[in-house]
Amino acid sequence: MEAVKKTFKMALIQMEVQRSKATNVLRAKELIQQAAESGANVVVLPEMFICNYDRQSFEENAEPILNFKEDEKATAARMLSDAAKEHEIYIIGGSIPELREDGWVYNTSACFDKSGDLAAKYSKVHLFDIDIPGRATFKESEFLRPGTEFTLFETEYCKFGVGICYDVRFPDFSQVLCRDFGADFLVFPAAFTKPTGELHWDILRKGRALDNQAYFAFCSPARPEDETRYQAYGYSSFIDPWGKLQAECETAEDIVYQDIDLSIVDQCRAQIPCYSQRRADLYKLTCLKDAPDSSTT
Ligand SMILES: NC(=O)CCC(=O)C(=O)O
Repeated sequence: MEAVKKTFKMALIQMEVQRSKATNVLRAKELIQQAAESGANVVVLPEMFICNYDRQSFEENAEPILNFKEDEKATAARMLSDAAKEHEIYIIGGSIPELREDGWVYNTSACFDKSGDLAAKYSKVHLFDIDIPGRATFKESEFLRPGTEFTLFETEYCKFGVGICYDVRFPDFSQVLCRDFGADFLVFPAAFTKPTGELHWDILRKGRALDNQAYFAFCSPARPEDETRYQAYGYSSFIDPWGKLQAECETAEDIVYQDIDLSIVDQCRAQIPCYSQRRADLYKLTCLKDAPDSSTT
């Protein structure tokens, strides 16, 4: 699909995620409606917005995505599809634990077009395996399988390159999305931990925008006041192609809106022409995959 409209309104829903999937699906539906009624054309949800951020919750709440219309477990995907169709908006559905036929759970973002069709699906390729003793220890690879594909979500406004949370720490991944596959907007549903968010959230969001001269958005869950619950960092935000913070939430549940003007991407790339000044005779980034075709497999 060719990008024809260069301006649109986007909303990042920084939702407070509860333990119950049914409660979260209902709340997401209400917040999507609120964003659509406020004029958003593209709405984004946070990483793993349907359940608590832990192994047991992922396994108990996982649902299939590809056959969401038929499978009764697919309540989150069906809600996203119905909401996109009802409000005639694009939805980048944060992520949900996706149960695939191989029996494994993937951390997957399902993206729906204005007709409610599943237009793109991305599974997190870099799983969050870190160990900062006493502060943040995770080993997602013990219970999730990584994706193996790049994903573009093409709309009439722009080409969104989709990543999830920890993927942001791998600059080559974002560069491939932008430079090889033509993304002009990087969208990352994310649920950073509080300690690592304090260290790196601001640097990473500005870094990825700046090194690709592209728009960048992080969409986080809210941080619950109950400290026994997963303490997501918050601060869902938009960064423009110059690396400038345009708008952000704080830590509570909220929706942040931004009018996006895609001509700023062209302007920025023309005025500081890093794209054409690369020394391809000296170095290059090698991508081992074909361009994504927006297929959902
Ligand atoms: N859900 C995640 O991938 C968390 C990533 C994170 O907190 C980080 O510091 O990176």
